[in-house]
Amino acid sequence: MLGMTSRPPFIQQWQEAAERNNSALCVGLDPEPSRFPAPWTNDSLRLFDFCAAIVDATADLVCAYKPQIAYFAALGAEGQLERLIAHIRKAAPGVPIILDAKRGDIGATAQQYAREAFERFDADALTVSPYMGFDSVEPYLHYPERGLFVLCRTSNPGGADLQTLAIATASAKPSAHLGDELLFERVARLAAFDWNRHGQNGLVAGATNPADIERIRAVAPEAPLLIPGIGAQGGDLAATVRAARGNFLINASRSVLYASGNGRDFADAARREARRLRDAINHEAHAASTARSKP
Ligand SMILES: O=C(O)c1cc(=O)[nH]c(=O)n1[C@@H]1O[C@H](COP(=O)(O)O)[C@@H](O)[C@H]1O
Repeated sequence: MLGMTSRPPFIQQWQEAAERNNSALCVGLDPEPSRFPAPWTNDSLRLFDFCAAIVDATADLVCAYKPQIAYFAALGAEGQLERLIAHIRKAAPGVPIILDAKRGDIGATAQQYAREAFERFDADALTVSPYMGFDSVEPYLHYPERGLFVLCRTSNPGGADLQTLAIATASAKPSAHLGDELLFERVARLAAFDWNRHGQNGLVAGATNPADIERIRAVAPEAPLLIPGIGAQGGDLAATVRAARGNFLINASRSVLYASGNGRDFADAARREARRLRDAINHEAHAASTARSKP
C-alpha cells in the first residue's frame, strides 16, 4: 500500500512537465494482455512489465500518464498498478499521474474513492463523474493539491444520449426557455466555477466532438481540458487543438501502446508514435495560435 507523499500540486507538476518535455501529450496506460507481444501474450502477470517499458520509452515525451484502473482491477492486479505508479515516480520524475476511474457516488462512498485514489494509489489527479451532483464531488475537494477532471462531453458515441440535451436555465426568469443551455455546458460551468473551490478542477472533453469543445471554451475559457479520443477513436487533432485554445492534455492510449501491432519492438514503436503525436500537437497548436493572432 502506498501513502500520500508531498509533491507540488497537480497543476504545477503538469505545467512543468509540459514545458520540460515540450509536450501536451498524456499517454494512457490501458494494458490488455491479449495485445501483448509474445511471450507475454495473455499473461496478466505482465501488466507491470508492459506498462513500465512504455513509460521508460516515453518519459521525456509526455506531460502526464493516465493509468485506467479497470484494466488492473478486472484482473485483480491492483498490486501491479501500485508498482507501476512507484515506477513512474522513479523513471519519469515530475510527470504527474492521472488515475482514470470516473468515480461518482454519494458523499460517504466518495470519501472512500478519494482515499483510494489519493492515499492508496497516491495519484496526482482523478477523473470523476458529475452526474450525482456537488455532494458526490465534494469529498475530492479535501485534497486541494490534487487535480480533478470532471466528465463533461465524453468521446464515446453514447455521450450524446444525455450530455447534449438542452436544459432550462437555472433561473426562474420568465424569459428562460428550453434550449438555453446544453447539459454538458452546465457541467462545465458548475465544475469550473461553482464547484471549483480550490482551483483544482478541469474537464474531460472528447476529441471526437471538437465543436462541443468550442462550446465548452465559451463557458470555461481557462479550465484545464483532458482530451481523449485521438488515435483509436478517430478524433480530429487539428480541429480539437483549434477549439481547445491551449491549457489541455491530449490523451492517447491504444494508438501508442499497440503502435507495433503486437510486435516485440512495442516500446520503440510506442516511442516513435508518442514523438510523432507530440510533435503533431505542437504543430497544430502553433498553427492555431498564428491563425488567432491574424487580424
Ligand atoms: O476519462 C477518460 O479518460 C475518458 C473519457 C472519455 O470521454 N473517453 C475516453 O476514451 N476516456 C478514456 O481515455 C482512454 C482512451 O483510449 P484510446 O481510445 O485507446 O486512446 C481510455 O482509457 C478511456 O477510458
